Amino acid sequence: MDLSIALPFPSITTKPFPSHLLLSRPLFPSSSPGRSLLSTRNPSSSRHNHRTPRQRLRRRVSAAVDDDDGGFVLEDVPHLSDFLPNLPLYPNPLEKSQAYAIVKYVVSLLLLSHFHSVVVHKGSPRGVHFRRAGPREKVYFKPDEVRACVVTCGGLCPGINTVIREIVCGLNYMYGVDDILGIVGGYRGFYSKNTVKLTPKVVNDIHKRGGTTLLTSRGGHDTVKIVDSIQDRGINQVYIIGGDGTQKGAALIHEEVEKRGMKVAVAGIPKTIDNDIAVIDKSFGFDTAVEEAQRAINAAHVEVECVENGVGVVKLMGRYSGFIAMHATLASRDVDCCLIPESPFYLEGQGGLFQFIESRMKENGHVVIVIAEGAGQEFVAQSIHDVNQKDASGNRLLLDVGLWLSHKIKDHFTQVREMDVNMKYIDPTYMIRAIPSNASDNIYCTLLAQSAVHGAMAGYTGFTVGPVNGKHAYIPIARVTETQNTVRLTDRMWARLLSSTNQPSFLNSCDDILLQQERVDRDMVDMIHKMKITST
Ligand SMILES: Nc1ncnc2c1ncn2[C@@H]1O[C@H](COP(=O)(O)OP(=O)(O)OP(=O)(O)O)[C@@H](O)[C@H]1O
Ligand SMILES: O=P(O)(O)OC[C@H]1O[C@](O)(CO)[C@@H](O)[C@@H]1O
Ligand SMILES: [Mg+2]
Repeated sequence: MDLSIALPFPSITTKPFPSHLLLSRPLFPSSSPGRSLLSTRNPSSSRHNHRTPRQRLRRRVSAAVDDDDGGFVLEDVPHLSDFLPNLPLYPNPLEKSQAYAIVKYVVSLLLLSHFHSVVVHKGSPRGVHFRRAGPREKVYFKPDEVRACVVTCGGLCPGINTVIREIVCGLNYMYGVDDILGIVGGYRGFYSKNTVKLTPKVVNDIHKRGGTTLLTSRGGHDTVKIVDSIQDRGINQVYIIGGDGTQKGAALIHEEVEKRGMKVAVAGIPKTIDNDIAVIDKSFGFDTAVEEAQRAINAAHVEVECVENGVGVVKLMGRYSGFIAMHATLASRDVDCCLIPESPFYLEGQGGLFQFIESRMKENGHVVIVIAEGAGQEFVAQSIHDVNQKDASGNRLLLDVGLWLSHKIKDHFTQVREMDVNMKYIDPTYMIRAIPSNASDNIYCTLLAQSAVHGAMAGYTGFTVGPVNGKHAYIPIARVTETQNTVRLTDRMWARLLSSTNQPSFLNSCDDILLQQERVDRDMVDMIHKMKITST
């Protein structure tokens, strides 16, 4: 196994990290469950050359820490022992597991994971790290005292059932836990519905189905009622699968649990089809959705290439971010133009979409446009005098930009250009998220679920899990909810897309691009601020 992620550090310069987000906790506090493990190592040992590769790697981490830990910042997740001192510790049942015998050092070694946009200069402040996810040497729960629950909230996403399955199987097979409850219908299910019992047998086949067997909902987060329910039912591990809104709710549950001094570990598993969750490399189900989107794009392409002046419009999900549209476009090669919320476009005049469509039709006889549902919302709102409606969670309800665009294109070419166009509008939005996850997402979901289980058993709480620069880590919830990822117009991926489709960028200069990027960042901050106020 490659343990070299902590060293050597890439010398990239970035802005200093906002101080309110830096953890006050030293890298390895004496109460930290990882400290004893690290401090037992002796980096000055002269037997270094006789060490096994595994020992050498352990030493490198140790040396880096002992050397000068002043520059490292561990952005740590809360632990039950932070507010409940003197909790008993138990040996990890995995120590006796044949499966884990060979990877025993993972159980004991605490590793660090880079946070990708934070500086790590060799010899200067060494940046922010998260705790590496995985099993720990000691656990804070005896298997027979665990009563766990799983809840799923927000929109659907391929792979939710796999995460549920692997939490249940992980708890049962790895830790011997057999008291696991399913909360039905999202957060409100805590206080308005009966629970269901989850066993490996009950969840055995669910990963083959789309959706969530536990059902989901938006709105209805009432922290006090939820924690009352957790307390009344004697639940001591809560696994919460959901997007940014759900994770904010999970943070509130953790705070309330801590306020009441309850021994309850709260673990978040980030989910969103839009791939807009901050910090983590990618969200589960995204690859599956992009793959499914190919079918819709392909259908549009087949339709329009078989007729004269064919125009295909495919609307894909992406409320505030165009990741699905961008990746589906890059993968397909049949798309002439991709429109996303982050990059404004205009229809008429020089450099506008109509002009581009006309030139492509002349060149190829047909055009395929992919549009993310959040793009061009301002145009649609103007045309139908929209009143800015919201869903139960406070998210803005989107207008059908695909339909609007299809009408606009058809009207322009028939009425203004006196050309007949053959319009094919395909709206596969829900189809790309209501399917089971593909093989790689299934594996990814398993890793997330198992990381969450290891973390909760080890007493971590108020955390979310996910890969950061390829390594799975425990991340403080606030870190993933403080912002959302959007496609960066200044990054290479968008440049790759523009050069692959050869579409107009609709932004005329570098200054315009930079200004637009600033606008997107500002809008995101505003939106997140508003969501804090409007949600229940
Ligand atoms: N700021 C918040 N504080 C507490 N709970 C919240 C907050 N925002 C949303 N929630 C709750 O989290 C749940 C899911 O939220 P939401 O509908 O926004 O979906 P999401 O988790 O963001 O997923 P998706 O990616 O599908 O939008 C809802 O029950 C909602 O009440
Ligand atoms: O119609 P629903 O279920 O509320 O969800 C729609 C929204 O959920 C998402 O899939 C995820 O946030 C968005 O892309 C989409 O706008
Ligand atoms: Mg959301």
